[in-house]
Amino acid sequence: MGVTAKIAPSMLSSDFANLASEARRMLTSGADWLHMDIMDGHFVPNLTIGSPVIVSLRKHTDAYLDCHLMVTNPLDYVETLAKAGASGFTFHIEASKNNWKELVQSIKSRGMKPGVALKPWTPIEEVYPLVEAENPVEMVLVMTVEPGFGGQKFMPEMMDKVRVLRKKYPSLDIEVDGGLGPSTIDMAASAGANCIVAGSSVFGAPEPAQVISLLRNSVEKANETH
Ligand SMILES: O=C(CO)[C@H](O)[C@H](O)COP(=O)(O)O
Ligand SMILES: [Fe+2]
Repeated sequence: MGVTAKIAPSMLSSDFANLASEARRMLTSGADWLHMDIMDGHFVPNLTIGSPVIVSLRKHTDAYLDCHLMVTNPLDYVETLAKAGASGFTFHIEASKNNWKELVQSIKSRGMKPGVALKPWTPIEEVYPLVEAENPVEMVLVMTVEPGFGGQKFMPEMMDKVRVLRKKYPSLDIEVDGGLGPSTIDMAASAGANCIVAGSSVFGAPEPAQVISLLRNSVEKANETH
């Protein structure tokens, strides 16, 4: 499998009052990306952060900011997030059924990496046209919890989606998000996920570096057999 492991602590579980130092702590613990959960209180029943926070964090780090947009109108966020310094822009298919082509074009033209996310009960077939488009998304995020909150229980039944995607697209970045940690990573890694978001399991650990390393080892070991 020609993909590399990316471990992305979800900053939703960090101390937002100390975001810069929390980001540094994750990066020195071995994180590849920082996962930023942007929620609008409408697409999901929770409200988190937006572009001003990305602007502030960008002043403190060059890290890849993996932005997960849980918003009703993702197109409205492209320009401000690009200017703010976002690296990846992952929108939900449920919020972009009629304008994903325009959205992907807009994200790419502003130098960000486009990704598409899907909620647990959205069929995987809905993202195929986006991966196979002339101007394709570069990552698929398979939600393994209902989006909106950290600290929920991993849904193993979502691994069928990951397996199908990996078989169909051997070099695609496949991200999983929700309930990932030492007790669930092997299921996700063996199904074929290579980008791993983990919030509560990393921030709640006495030694985040150990959890990040465990997550990476599981993905790398599974990669050898894919
Ligand atoms: O997108 C999300 C929630 O909608 C978060 O990224 C996710 O929940 C991470 O937190 P945890 O690892 O604690 O489940
Ligand atoms: Fe997320």
